[in-house]
Amino acid sequence: MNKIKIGLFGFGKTGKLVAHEFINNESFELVWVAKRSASEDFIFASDALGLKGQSGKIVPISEINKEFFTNNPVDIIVDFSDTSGVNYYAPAADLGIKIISAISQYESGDMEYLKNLGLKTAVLYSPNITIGINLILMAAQIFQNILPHADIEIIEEHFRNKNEVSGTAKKIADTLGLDEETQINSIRVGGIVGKHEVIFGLPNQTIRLTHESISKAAFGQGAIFAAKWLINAGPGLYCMEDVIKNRVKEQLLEKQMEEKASSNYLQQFKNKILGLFK
Ligand SMILES: NC(=O)c1ccc[n+]([C@@H]2O[C@H](COP(=O)([O-])OP(=O)(O)OC[C@H]3O[C@@H](n4cnc5c(N)ncnc54)[C@H](O)[C@@H]3O)[C@@H](O)[C@H]2O)c1
Ligand SMILES: O=C(O)C1=N[C@H](C(=O)O)CCC1
Repeated sequence: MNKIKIGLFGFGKTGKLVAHEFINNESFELVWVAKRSASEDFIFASDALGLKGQSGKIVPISEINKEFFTNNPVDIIVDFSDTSGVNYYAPAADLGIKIISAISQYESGDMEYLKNLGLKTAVLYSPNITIGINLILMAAQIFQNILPHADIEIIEEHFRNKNEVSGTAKKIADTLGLDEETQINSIRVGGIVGKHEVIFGLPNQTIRLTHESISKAAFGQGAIFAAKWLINAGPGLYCMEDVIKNRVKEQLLEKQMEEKASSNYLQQFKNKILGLFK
């Protein structure tokens, strides 16, 4: 089966772990990694990560244009750079290259831009691409529907020098109709990768939905989960909830098919037994 070809923007704290996950996954080929500036020390990301082989040729972002994409074709671009990465999407979208943007907080207008690119190719945007946080987001919506009178607060914890409020917490607050200014509580200590808690307060009980990223590798695994779905998606702007809901539908369909097959089998078996007595 052909491997899914990946081009990665950003080789920083998270990009390095994401590259590692893609290189070690047999369904993917990491073709190139675009950095802000060329690396004096390494030709391939695999070299920089101490891995065998030659995966992820390191290129400076200054070389990224339509000609580069044509000569170095990939199926999907995965962006863990920063908000400037979006400036390089259009020539890729024109060529039908799909895009996964994991930039946690965009400037105003960038989301509309991604939506427009979705007219040409499949674009998935996720401010927190772990599978777990998106399951929390879906569960929180269900809890809020069942418990409309609950008090809700969000606690987000990250590493000390993360300056901005978590984009993930803002997405959760926006989804639940909370006030970002007063209902998100931020904690900055040590090297916490990322922890989010949604607290539902009721008179006689408290419900807590908690997700903790233990390693930035979780973001690579989320990107892989998303890429395996996006490769077959048509043009449009998608989020991780779309991927998870689709996976749930597939599993329900598989179970229905199994149950149907087993009930057919049981019916055939019963007919055979009854046939013995005729
Ligand atoms: N969606 C998620 O699940 C998730 C998880 C972690 C981090 N992030 C986001 O990923 C981004 C990177 O996070 P980080 O912790 O690795 O930061 P970082 O600063 O360690 O790494 C970013 C790297 O990208 C490089 N860069 C900047 N602009 C670039 C461009 N146009 N092309 C290529 N490289 C470029 C920088 O030089 C830097 O090396 C941030 O936006 C962060 O919010 C998202
Ligand atoms: O490392 C970061 O920075 C992260 N930022 C995201 C956010 O702001 O929500 C979450 C994942 C880690």
